[in-house]
Amino acid sequence: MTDPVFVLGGGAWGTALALHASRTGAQVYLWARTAQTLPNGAMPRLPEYPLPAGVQVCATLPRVVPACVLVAVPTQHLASVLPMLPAGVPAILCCKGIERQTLAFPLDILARERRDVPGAVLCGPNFAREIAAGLPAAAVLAAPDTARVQALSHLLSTPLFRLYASTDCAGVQLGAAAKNVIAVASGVTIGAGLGENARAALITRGLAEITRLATALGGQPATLAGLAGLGDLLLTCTGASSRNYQMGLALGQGMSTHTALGSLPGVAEGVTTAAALQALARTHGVETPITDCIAAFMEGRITLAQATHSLLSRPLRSEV
Ligand SMILES: NC(=O)C1=CN([C@@H]2O[C@H](COP(=O)(O)OP(=O)(O)OC[C@H]3O[C@@H](n4cnc5c(N)ncnc54)[C@H](OP(=O)(O)O)[C@@H]3O)[C@@H](O)[C@H]2O)C=CC1
Ligand SMILES: O=C(CO)COP(=O)(O)O
Repeated sequence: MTDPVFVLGGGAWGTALALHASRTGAQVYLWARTAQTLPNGAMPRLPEYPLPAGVQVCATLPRVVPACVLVAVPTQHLASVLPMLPAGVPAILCCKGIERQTLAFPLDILARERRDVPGAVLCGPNFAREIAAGLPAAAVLAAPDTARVQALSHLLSTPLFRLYASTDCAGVQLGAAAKNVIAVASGVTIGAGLGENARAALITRGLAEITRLATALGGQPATLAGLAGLGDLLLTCTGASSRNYQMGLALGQGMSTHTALGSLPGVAEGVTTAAALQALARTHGVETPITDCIAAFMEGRITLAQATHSLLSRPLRSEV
């Protein structure tokens, strides 16, 4: 890529995406609110990956027009960085969550704050450390406009990071947000010693729950069987380095939500997304028993035994 790329957010994902973008040949400007690197030239959240010369960390973005801007801050803070986006330049939103106060998904937040910026979202099974290391991976790039999403996927794909195009923004964003909630539940299951069978059942019924809600929001079921749905759900529910899974593991072992949050190495979007997802499901009249249980459990409204009983004592019915 000949034009530069901006990345907003100096956390694990912003750092990994900056390293990835530099592999396309682009000069990358990585904006972080505390634009400091460690003595070896690495970012604090991924200290084992020193940044190459093609990635410049900055507190203020340079006055150049980039090919695109990758935005990788937690969803609850997305709106606060959007004023920095250059008008007319595509912004690829890389966060996975729902704004708590408004129940808005990332593309809705962008449309609300910056009508002059075309948007896309990047979601899929992608642990930051593996992308930073240049290990093979795939993801989905979604935007309402086919030409835009195809152009961006060609711009940002490399031989090791393959981007599939999609126009199902509702399905992709819902899958990406909801898998974090199910991942917390998966961690709880293992942390509490409920077993691998229980976890497999939870992942499967979690996918059914996500697909029901996504469909009600206008998403396509096939999207939820894809990288942003099943792919990311599997990774986050079983990968030990997932912050959402680790959050659940600590809760399942008896830690309080407050203490568990403080012990994490970064954001666990599932914690704020659970209540937002529940509210969204109620608005659309969709049943989300796992989300309801994990939201109530994290808020201390029910015990683990009550949550387990509530899920297992639902009326018996057909699977499909
Ligand atoms: N890590 C991963 O593997 C992946 C993460 N994601 C998603 O990317 C998003 C970001 O996650 P990740 O980078 O891992 O999170 P981290 O916890 O590693 O980092 C969050 C970053 O956001 C910054 N930040 C927090 N609040 C603000 C704010 N108000 N303004 C500007 N910057 C802010 C933090 O700055 P400071 O350091 O100064 O606190 C930090 O650099 C999440 O939605 C996550 O779900 C998606 C795919 C993979
Ligand atoms: O989204 C991710 C992997 O695709 C990262 O998961 P965690 O935020 O749970 O670490």
